[in-house]
Amino acid sequence: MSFIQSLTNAWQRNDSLLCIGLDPDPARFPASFKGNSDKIFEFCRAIVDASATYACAFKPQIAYFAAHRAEAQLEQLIAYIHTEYPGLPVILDAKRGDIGSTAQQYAHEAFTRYQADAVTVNPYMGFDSIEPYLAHQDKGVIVLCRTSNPGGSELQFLNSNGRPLYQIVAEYASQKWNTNGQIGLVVGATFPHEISTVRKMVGDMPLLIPGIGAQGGDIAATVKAGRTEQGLGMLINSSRAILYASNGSDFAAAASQAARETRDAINLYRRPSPLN
Ligand SMILES: O=c1ccn([C@@H]2O[C@H](COP(=O)(O)O)[C@@H](O)[C@H]2O)c(=O)[nH]1
Repeated sequence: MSFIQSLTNAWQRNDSLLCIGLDPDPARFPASFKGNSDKIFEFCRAIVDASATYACAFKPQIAYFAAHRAEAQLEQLIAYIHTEYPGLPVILDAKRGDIGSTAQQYAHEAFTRYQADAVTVNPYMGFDSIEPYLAHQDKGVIVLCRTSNPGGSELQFLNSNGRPLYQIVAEYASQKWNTNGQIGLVVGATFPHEISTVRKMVGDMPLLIPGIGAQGGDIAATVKAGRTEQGLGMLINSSRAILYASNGSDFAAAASQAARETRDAINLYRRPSPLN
């Protein structure tokens, strides 16, 4: 099944647009695991088991594994999610971008080694740097467009033929690059106006939206700006606010509660109503 199909099923099955980010930082683990990078899999497994029912996807960020030489634990984690929660997509957040021959290796790493269902990529080097990912036709390729960090504006808002650069990325990614309908875009929750602009440009294309929770993005503004007519179309990511909802022995229960509350807060605004 393709990434887009699995995602559509997960949106409906779990009644959720919440993507849970897996950014394990041993320094923030609860006391029994604290500082121990050998416990990354165990920590993430507890979070996954506690929150999967409230999620439409999981998004491990590769840096949090690679920094601790924990790539084997990342492989184990993705395999675990696929076995225990079949059909729940896993997006490898790697933000790759390089010449075609190297991109082929990165695509192999994401989709064959890690068995991710989708990967994030940087469009800065153009179409030939993205094409090798698209060759994996059942996989998702999620292109950085208007990122959630303040510094993203330095380049993404640069005027290019009368339009900010992020809009050119949205246009290329949704039209000439999207030959097989497998592309999505990253647009930060910290920029709801830009989410709305991108949504109008790209139809129902999935938007990966980080920036709620620890980065302070507004859930109501995000959902209203990004929802499709069907009340779908978004993977709204929260990582730290869920992973570290408690640093005590109740960390998994606290993550479960934070995930449920975030899923429900998002759902309040999925469909237009007289109140929203
Ligand atoms: O524009 C972007 C693109 C990616 N990210 C990633 O999302 C999570 C956000 O984590 P929080 O703890 O919910 O802030 C993290 O993995 C980033 O690398 C992003 O924040 N913004």
